[in-house]
Amino acid sequence: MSSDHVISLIGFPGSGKSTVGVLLAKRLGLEFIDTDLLIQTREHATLAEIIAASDHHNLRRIEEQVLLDMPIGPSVISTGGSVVYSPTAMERLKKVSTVVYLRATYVTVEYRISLAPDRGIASGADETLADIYSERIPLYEQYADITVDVDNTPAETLAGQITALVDAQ
Ligand SMILES: Nc1ncnc2c1ncn2[C@@H]1O[C@H](COP(=O)(O)OP(=O)(O)OP(=O)(O)O)[C@@H](O)[C@H]1O
Ligand SMILES: O=C(O)C1=C[C@@H](O)[C@@H](O)[C@H](O)C1
Ligand SMILES: [Mg+2]
Repeated sequence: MSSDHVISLIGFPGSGKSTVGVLLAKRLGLEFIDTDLLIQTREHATLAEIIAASDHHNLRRIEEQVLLDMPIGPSVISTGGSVVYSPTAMERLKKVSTVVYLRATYVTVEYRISLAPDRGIASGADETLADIYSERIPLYEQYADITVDVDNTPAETLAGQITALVDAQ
């Protein structure tokens, strides 16, 4: 049976927002939205191309605009890892959705990102992955309504855990 939930997934790149999001949407009979794909469609370019052609600040601006402009109905929304840099985008998500933080250890995201190093992270070239991780963790924590630990748990199991936690709210 479909539900009328609105669930936003936030977390570090590689935490599984897109992978878990689509399974969660399927399980709950909800629309699935990946804001990274909305950005790419709107800009007619991949995220990596957008960063290469301008800079990460521009990608963050585009991401914010997409988050503010998109219609939001019952759905699972997988965000980009950098969405937490926009207080206005996060304010909107907090207002209309349950924000679920997929919490991954540094070791997990470092490994998963190494499998697809060209996916594009919206941060300065002089920042290490460890710097970016330390900078962002407090932001994900700040905005989370629900936190789920994702290390060593299959995506399908996580979708089940999130369903139970959202239903219990
Ligand atoms: N629970 C999981 N267990 C094992 N591997 C996973 C799990 N969730 C995701 N992955 C794998 O980790 C990688 C990153 O997943 P995914 O693209 O969903 O992350 P993301 O949070 O959407 O990242 P981004 O912010 O870059 O869009 C993929 O290779 C995916 O198959
Ligand atoms: O966390 C990040 O900085 C990003 C993650 C990706 O999902 C994309 O949103 C983009 O490449 C930036
Ligand atoms: Mg994703």
